[in-house]
Amino acid sequence: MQVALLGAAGRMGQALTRIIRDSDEAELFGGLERSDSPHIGQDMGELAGIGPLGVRVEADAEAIFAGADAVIDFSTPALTAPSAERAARHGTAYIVGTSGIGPDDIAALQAAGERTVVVQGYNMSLGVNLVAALVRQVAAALGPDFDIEIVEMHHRMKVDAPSGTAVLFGEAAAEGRRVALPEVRDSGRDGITGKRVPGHIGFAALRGGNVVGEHTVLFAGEDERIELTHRAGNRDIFARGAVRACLWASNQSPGFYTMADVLGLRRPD
Ligand SMILES: NC(=O)C1=CN([C@@H]2O[C@H](COP(=O)(O)OP(=O)(O)OC[C@H]3O[C@@H](n4cnc5c(N)ncnc54)[C@H](OP(=O)(O)O)[C@@H]3O)[C@@H](O)[C@H]2O)C=CC1
Ligand SMILES: O=C(O)C1=N[C@H](C(=O)O)C[C@H](O)C1
Repeated sequence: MQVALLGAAGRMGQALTRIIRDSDEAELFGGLERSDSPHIGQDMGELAGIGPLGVRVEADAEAIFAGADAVIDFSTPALTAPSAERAARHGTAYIVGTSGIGPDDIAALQAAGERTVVVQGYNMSLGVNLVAALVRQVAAALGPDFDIEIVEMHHRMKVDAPSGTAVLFGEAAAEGRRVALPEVRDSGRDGITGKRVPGHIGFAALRGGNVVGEHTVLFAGEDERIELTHRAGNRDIFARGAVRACLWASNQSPGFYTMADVLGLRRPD
């Protein structure tokens, strides 16, 4: 399967280049960066520190979507909607891991899912998606007497907050409680905030050093507290999950899917 990368020169682009080089089933087709990027024309293997692969970074998104079987996107929310439209037009599978996307981007992904296979995952690791299933279950079992707070820490270069994974966990907790996250979300408390609103789900984002990604969901009750934590040690866990999603996508009908579908964790309705 021919796989191309959006954000090819980034941290995830480089991790993916290494993982795809080692894959028996996926082959690197190409990589996209902005037209003014200093990486245009560079060999993707050299960029990723594994020696030349004969595949270069380019700026022609149409050529990437026309030629690849699947495109993996870890770049910027600005690319999500236009890439979804391109994927739909070319019938290319589109695997998107970018965080910080909004409701309009999700709508564009769902629309593209009518014509091609789209997989969206705020976190492509098996561990995080398992924890999300546990969060849903614990939130449903405990009820509103337990306050839910989500704390995440990432490296100093991360540009969005709270992380996509924190939002995924918030959505899982809200689903467990049968409420809509936007109605109960408390992000970034500061100043005289007043008392905690019962039933709200709080988010706190820490940034520093080279932390790959750490998330804890706390359920705080009277005299007891449950904490579910995931710590990522390396970006390879996300890259392997994204490649798994590409291979899974090649056997699916058009649709909008998440990593829970890929990993067989989809909750029965
Ligand atoms: N779902 C998951 O499992 C994971 C998701 N992520 C998410 O993936 C995204 C990328 O993370 P990371 O690799 O660390 O970030 P980086 O900043 O290292 O990489 C992003 C790359 O995308 C490039 N880019 C930005 N805009 C464009 C554009 N318009 N066209 C082409 N390329 C563009 C950037 O170039 P430039 O530097 O020139 O802007 C950069 O090379 C983030 O949203 C992050 O949260 C990260 C890890 C795991
Ligand atoms: O930006 C990152 O690095 C990460 N982003 C994703 C997120 O926002 O949840 C996934 C992972 O935590 C790393």
